[in-house]
Amino acid sequence: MNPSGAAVEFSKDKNGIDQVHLHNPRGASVRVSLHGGQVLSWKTERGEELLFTSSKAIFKPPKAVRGGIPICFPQVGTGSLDQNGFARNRIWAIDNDPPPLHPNDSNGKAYIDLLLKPSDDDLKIWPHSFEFRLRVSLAAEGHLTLISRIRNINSKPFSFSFAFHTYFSISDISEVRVEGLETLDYLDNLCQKERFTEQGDALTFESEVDRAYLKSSDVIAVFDHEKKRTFTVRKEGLPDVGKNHVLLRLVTKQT
Ligand SMILES: O=P(O)(O)OC[C@H]1O[C@H](O)[C@H](O)[C@@H](O)[C@@H]1O
Repeated sequence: MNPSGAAVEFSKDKNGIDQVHLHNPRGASVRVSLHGGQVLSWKTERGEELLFTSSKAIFKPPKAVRGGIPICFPQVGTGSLDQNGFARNRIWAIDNDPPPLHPNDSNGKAYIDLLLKPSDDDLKIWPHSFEFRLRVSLAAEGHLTLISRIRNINSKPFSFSFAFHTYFSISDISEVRVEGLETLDYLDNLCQKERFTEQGDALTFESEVDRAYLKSSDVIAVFDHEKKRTFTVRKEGLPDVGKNHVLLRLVTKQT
């Protein structure tokens, strides 16, 4: 426990995979698995779970865990690699000596730094030497922040796409409204990525939705009327937002 009362603990899941528990002084908590560097639980100080995990989730590589906050990298959606890339299927390492971040990203927070480097097999399917660093932190107020840093460790340029594919826990999809996407263009994955413009005041869900919104603002709100809960999602650094994934950096607040 550090002087602010934030604590970091380590354990193994039932398959022997390391996981990290972050606790803040008020009793909120976060659990991160080294399988995928994936946040699997985020609880309020009252013990309410804010992230969804499927009852059918498989918690063993090479399967990706369906729930929490999967990290899609180096590809989001379909492409030359398996859907949503391989980072979510790999075992990450704890990064004991990460390059420094701004003091605001550490002070008063419980946090852990993780690192993914490509294996020889990864380099065969995606021949680019990278280091992917992830900082997961839980603030005193219960906010969850994920910061990603992707470094090219040789001189050959590469491009990639990346997303936090967050599964929020909600009551019922018919009770949910999303604000902050109005008037934006989006690519509709249910229509071969055709481009459309959002017309409505706020997004509600009457049937399946699978979209990537382009050039979004940095704040989006997800209202759950039945649970009387609002998730505020903030991002910095990359332009686009998926129906439920946010790129590069995510700060989510439960109010
Ligand atoms: O089933 P997964 O590989 O975890 O993918 C989960 C989702 O990823 C992206 O959001 C795709 O646009 C969706 O079509 C897909 O359902």
